[in-house]
Amino acid sequence: MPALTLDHVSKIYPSRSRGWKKWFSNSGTDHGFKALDNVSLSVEHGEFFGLLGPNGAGKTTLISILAGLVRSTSGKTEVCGHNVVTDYKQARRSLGVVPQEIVYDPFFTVRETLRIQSGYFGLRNNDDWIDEVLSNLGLSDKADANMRALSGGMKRRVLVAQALVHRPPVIILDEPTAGVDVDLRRALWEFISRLNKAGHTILLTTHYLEEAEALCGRIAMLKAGHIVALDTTQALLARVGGVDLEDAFVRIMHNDDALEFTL
Ligand SMILES: Nc1ncnc2c1ncn2[C@@H]1O[C@H](COP(=O)(O)OP(=O)(O)OP(=O)(O)O)[C@@H](O)[C@H]1O
Repeated sequence: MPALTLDHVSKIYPSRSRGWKKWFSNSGTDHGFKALDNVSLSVEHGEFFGLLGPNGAGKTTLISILAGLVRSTSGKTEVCGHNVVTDYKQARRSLGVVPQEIVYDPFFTVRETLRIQSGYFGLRNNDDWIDEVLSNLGLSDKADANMRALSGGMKRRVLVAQALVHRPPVIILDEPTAGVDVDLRRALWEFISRLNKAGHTILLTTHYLEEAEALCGRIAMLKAGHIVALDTTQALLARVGGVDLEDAFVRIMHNDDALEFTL
């Protein structure tokens, strides 16, 4: 049973005032905006998997469906064999999500934030693990600092810690290094790589393609809600003559037919 499964998943957001890319039927009826179109994908346990695509491609939508925050319009989604709709609790338990946006409660300290997060999963007295996570993320000396007193990069580290408090087998990181300095970026990747080596499945979205090239064993590229490439990083690189992933990405996104990026 794969760690993550999407089986013919589509998502149509109800349209508001958006003037473009609305989905109209033959009768001209406005059916909303199709953010994901018939996406099928599975990620095996222990993989370090990259989900790439330009702004608006549907990456966050896909992650939100996996996390149970957005419901797909059609198709089936599972986390470690648990259906994200019918078996939501187990699916959610199997997943740690590091969101793109920094959201936090300014009234709590770092440790309190992590204890509260543990409580959502029914966990108590897990301070040993919290200390280990804090130490690995270079946050030990900030454990009793108030969240609002942290720098942006440190808040981002806390988001990572929050995703890990319940020791999920699958970790999803939605652009975790946006606006993060070089030191933290390195520390973060070292830690995430260690978690991956310890058996955690990682799904990463990033716009830093050199990061994806260095870390991900397999990559899916999304464009306007469609998967336009799905292969090992090595195979994707080989298709552009071993040049870097950025080159492969640009050529795939600009639909260079000569390269025949068939799935
Ligand atoms: N709640 C919503 N209602 C309507 N449209 C939405 C909603 N959320 C996302 N969309 C649209 O769906 C498309 C996909 O958005 P999504 O956030 O999934 O893209 P993304 O690949 O994560 O982009 P980015 O790299 O900029 O984070 C976009 O066109 C976006 O405007």
